[in-house]
Amino acid sequence: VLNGLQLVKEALVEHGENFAVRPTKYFHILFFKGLFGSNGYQWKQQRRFALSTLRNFGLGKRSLESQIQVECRFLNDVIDKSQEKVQAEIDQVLGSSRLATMADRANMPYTDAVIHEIQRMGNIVPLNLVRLTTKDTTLRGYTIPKGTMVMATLHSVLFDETEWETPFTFNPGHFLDAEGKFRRRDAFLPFSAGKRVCLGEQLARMELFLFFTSLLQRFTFSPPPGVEPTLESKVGVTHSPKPYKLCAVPR
Ligand code: HEM
Repeated sequence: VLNGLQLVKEALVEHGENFAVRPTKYFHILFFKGLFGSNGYQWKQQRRFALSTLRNFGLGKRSLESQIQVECRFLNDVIDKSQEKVQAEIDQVLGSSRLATMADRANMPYTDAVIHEIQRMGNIVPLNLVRLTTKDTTLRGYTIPKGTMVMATLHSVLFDETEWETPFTFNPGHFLDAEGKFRRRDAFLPFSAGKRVCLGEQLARMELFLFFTSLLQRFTFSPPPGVEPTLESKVGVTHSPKPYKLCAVPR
């Protein structure tokens, strides 16, 4: 098990080639076949195919952005149509009706910071997906033999006490500089790193920004009266919230 930003980066990025395969048996038991669980030629072909398919659907182009905007509009219609600060920024940059585009993100540093902090604390894939060493590898003086299962845990990076000012407290300031401009953080690795980094990262980031802004543009969210919100969660391969009730009040 590898913990902390420095070690995780050293393994997955600097020695990327040596940690680039999955333990297929383990993955197939978990029903992760296909791209997630394959290696070598088959993985390369599938990854290339998946990427070109995503591009054909418009990834990296405006067309996908507008499809997601349509989804946002539907979602808002279905529901019938640190929040206040995000809404103030939304009102200032977008007004009450224009849907966000990815170009707006640069002018919405606070909103961007909140989304990043939600992802950091959300910690959706805490243990990362398992890798297998492709050859004998030396890491910090320890020899890791070829064929060893390696877990480069993302939980340890997203809550690394040497990287984050308040690792266990929700703090959008982690992603803002003294002037309130957005700042990137090396330890923001919810999508992992290296050769097998999440293939859907770009798509997921686009969806998070467009859905989040469009929802807060139209609604104010709060727990039902008398209910204390909880951060209780279920941990499996992914880390997800337990079912909860939320009121979406049109603005
Ligand atoms: C917030 C949303 C998401 C998070 C946090 C996330 C996170 C991750 C993580 C941690 C991995 C393991 C990478 C590694 O082994 O180092 C992964 C792999 C992967 N993800 Fe995602 N993911 C997200 C959304 C998506 C979406 C939307 C797609 C599809 C469009 C996707 C497709 C994949 C695929 C295909 C892999 C396997 C890549 C490979 O083995 O080469 N993910 N993801």
